[in-house]
Amino acid sequence: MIELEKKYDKILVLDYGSQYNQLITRRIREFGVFSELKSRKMTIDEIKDYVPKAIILSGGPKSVYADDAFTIDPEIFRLGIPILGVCYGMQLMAYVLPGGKVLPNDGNGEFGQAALHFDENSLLFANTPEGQKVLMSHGDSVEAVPEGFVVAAKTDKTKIAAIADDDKKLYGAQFHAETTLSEYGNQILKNFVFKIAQCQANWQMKDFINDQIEKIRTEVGNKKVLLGLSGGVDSSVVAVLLHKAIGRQLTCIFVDHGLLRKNEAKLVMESLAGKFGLNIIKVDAQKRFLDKLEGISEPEQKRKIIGKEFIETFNDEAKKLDGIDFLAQGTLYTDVIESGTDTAQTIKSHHNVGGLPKEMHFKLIEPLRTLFKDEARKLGEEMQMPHALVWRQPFPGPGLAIRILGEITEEKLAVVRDSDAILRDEIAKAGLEDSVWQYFTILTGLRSVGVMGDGRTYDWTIAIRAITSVDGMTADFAKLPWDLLGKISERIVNEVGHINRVVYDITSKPPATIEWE
Ligand SMILES: Nc1ncnc2c1ncn2[C@@H]1O[C@H](COP(=O)(O)OP(=O)(O)OP(=O)(O)O)[C@@H](O)[C@H]1O
Ligand SMILES: O=c1[nH]c(=O)c2[nH+]cn([C@@H]3O[C@H](COP(=O)(O)O)[C@@H](O)[C@H]3O)c2[nH]1
Ligand SMILES: NC(=O)CC[C@H](N)C(=O)O
Ligand SMILES: [Mg+2]
Repeated sequence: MIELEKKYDKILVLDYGSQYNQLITRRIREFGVFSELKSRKMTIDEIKDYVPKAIILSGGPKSVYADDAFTIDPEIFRLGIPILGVCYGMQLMAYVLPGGKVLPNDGNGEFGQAALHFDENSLLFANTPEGQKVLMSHGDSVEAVPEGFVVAAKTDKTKIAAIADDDKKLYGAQFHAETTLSEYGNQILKNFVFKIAQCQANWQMKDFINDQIEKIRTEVGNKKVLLGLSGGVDSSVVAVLLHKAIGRQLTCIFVDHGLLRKNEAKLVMESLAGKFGLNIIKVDAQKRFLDKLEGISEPEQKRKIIGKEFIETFNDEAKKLDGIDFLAQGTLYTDVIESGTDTAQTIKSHHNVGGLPKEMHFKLIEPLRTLFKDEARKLGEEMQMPHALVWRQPFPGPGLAIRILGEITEEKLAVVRDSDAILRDEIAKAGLEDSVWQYFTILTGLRSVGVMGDGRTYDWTIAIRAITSVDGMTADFAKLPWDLLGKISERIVNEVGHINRVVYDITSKPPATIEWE
């Protein structure tokens, strides 16, 4: 086991609640060094057992001197392991080490990009230019460095923007190097990882696969696993991974909840049944989902009902199969963070995380839970899955239910389904399937006046949403050609009943989200 633990270098990121903390781990994984986010509650012994080559303390919303602040055992700074504190992490270092001091900025915070002036001998800033822009987002500042530290950088507003103790390899940065708004953030992280912590780039996605396989085998033993398989990227990747790990102990369940796109059920079964050695059961659950959703219009309530119904459906299937202890899902980090954590706010309850009922008979297996969408795709490619499956546009578990604003009816479902099919057809004909990340139509619930065949209409409005993104965390609206939008609008109004107006959604995420509910 020890051998396994040590076979590649690992950077441990301790979670103090920043929105960006998982971005730190993925940047480092991109350098070819393994990195994971773990609870700030890890004990010193647990940290030692983990054998990290370096530790990063993340940012966070609290103030280190507040009564409810998240603390740290100062022993961590005596382990001889290189440590980088980011924002809250740096403040924590200054707060608990002798001589350091942290104070509020007295209403004069520093939020946004700032020019950084650094000490040219500092290893942290090697190969980066003087005056580079970094992302600042803090209402507190370090006012005195702890004993043994020097000030390594400043901005016009912040006299202590980075601290360093080269002998002990302890560093702090007030700015967020992990975001793209810090121009040379990647280089600064690389300096810490390679120059300071002396890591080797000896980790690859295939190590992730092998480790997950081993982890799954140990956890599952000779028990059986049910996987919720949607035909989407994430659950398909998990299916192949699980099949490699436990073979015939895996059964996949594909639920047709009546909220799928046109022909989707048929296409999913054709593309996956019997492929990759998978055993797939299709469950027709249209009635139970639609009955439960009847009369419900509040988005979070819809999501919770769908999450619960999924689990009930899995439960019923498990009973028939006998001896199923585990439920696997293709949950990604985006689903987790948007559903809310003990530090992050709930944006929307993804059916597979925040929508899960409190009581469940299953133990969950979610191997992609720490990854972003583009990383799940890399995994799929690494396992030689077909290009079209790996690069398929995402389709949310609650399906068309969150694309009909308000109450769901069979008639409205037919409208979104038909308009979505037209949009997909036209995007495919224009050869844009690979360049637009996700695209769909929404039945807005708005009615407006039109004139068709010289007669007055008072009918519904369809919105088109098409976005570009990398990981679904942020997105921009796709700049689709006007001609194409015109063609789609014309076809929707002509071919779909009760639509007399089509609009294009031109908001990015943030401030909007990708789906409308
Ligand atoms: N129709 C379905 N039947 C069974 N399980 C489902 C279904 N829809 C979603 N799930 C489960 O919920 C998880 C989350 O759904 P999500 O849409 O985020 O992922 P996906 O469908 O696997 O991939 P993609 O994001 O490409 O659509 C899935 O990975 C799968 O485990
Ligand atoms: O399986 C899912 N269950 C859900 O409940 C859910 N809600 C949103 N999505 C998908 O997640 C990505 C980000 O969407 P939002 O910007 O709308 O939050 C987009 O790709 C959305 O389609 C979901 N997927
Ligand atoms: N982004 C952060 O980590 C902020 C730390 C602390 N809450 C501050 O405002 O200074
Ligand atoms: Mg999906």
